[in-house]
Amino acid sequence: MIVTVFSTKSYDRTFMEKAAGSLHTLRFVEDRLTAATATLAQGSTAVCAFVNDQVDAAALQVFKDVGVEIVALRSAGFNNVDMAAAKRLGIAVARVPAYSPEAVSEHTVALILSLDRNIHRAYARVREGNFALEGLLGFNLHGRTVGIVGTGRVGAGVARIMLGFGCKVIAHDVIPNVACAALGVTYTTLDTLLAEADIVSLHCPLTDATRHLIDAPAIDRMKHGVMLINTSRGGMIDTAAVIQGLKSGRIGHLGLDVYEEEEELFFEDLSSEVIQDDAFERLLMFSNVLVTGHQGFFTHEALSAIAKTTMANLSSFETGGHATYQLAG
Ligand SMILES: NC(=O)c1ccc[n+]([C@@H]2O[C@H](COP(=O)([O-])OP(=O)(O)OC[C@H]3O[C@@H](n4cnc5c(N)ncnc54)[C@H](O)[C@@H]3O)[C@@H](O)[C@H]2O)c1
Repeated sequence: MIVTVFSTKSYDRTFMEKAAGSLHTLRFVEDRLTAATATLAQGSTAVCAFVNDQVDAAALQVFKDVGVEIVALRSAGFNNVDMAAAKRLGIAVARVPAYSPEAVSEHTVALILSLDRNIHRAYARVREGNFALEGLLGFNLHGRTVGIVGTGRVGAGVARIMLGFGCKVIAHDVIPNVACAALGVTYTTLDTLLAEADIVSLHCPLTDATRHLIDAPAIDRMKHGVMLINTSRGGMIDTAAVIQGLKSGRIGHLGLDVYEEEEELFFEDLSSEVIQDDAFERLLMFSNVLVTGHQGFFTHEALSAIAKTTMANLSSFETGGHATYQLAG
């Protein structure tokens, strides 16, 4: 198939070309997918899109007009796709449900450890010859309570690692994971989790039910000085409420790999530009906030698995009319 790959970075090209071999012809474009850039797919039967591409009704209509039959997401999340429009237009949507959950679980734990022991601050200090320890005091993870919201593939991985640290792990999920429970994870309500956890880590998909799950009332229920981690989707957190929580001290540490308005920022080098997002800039002013730019998935293993599954989705659609991991409209 001829496939237009949107939001291409050098690493996408490397891993996808290797996985495609001679099976598919890939046309890489650097543009982020919007209704305005969708016409770049002219001449291809398939489109490959990433997390911040806008696969909305207008973009899908353009795809329909130029003959695109399938959108293959190189991501697990599909909150950026208007599934009703795709169904109405008869365009198939496929995704990569599980590529390397360990990549995201391990990045989550990297944020927890860095924030707890102030590694981000120590790194900057030592480079300037400042070896003072004031302000770097951490706490032992051993014996702490970690609250995991969403114990699917990523959340379960975080639970396993944190149990290994000697933490008590409590969780909330609409469908509890029996494997997690067998490891010693205790399921509870969201309210109890928020009240008891020293560390709250979010691992749900972004849906109408989870949008702004962490808002001002939820923050008010948390322990004073709680560590809040979000490596799932930015929309799970009300950024304005979290900034207030940081100012009051209710939130003692904040680790983000995702951000509500990340489409305008992440995956680009904006180091020579003035960032216009005031809320994002405010977050960066707090020394107890650590933000990474949606890199949880970014390991060799994950990129390789994403590319292979994406090509398998395209091949099965081409030969059998149905992608391996096709989403129901
Ligand atoms: N940062 C990154 O690079 C990166 C990479 C991959 C995935 N993600 C994100 O991580 C999140 C988790 O991914 P996953 O692969 O573990 O997904 P998953 O589908 O395996 O697990 C999600 C879990 O959330 C639960 N859930 C759904 N709605 C809920 C609700 N309202 N309350 C509580 N629990 C709820 C589900 O029952 C499920 O157990 C997703 O948002 C995904 O988009 C981020």
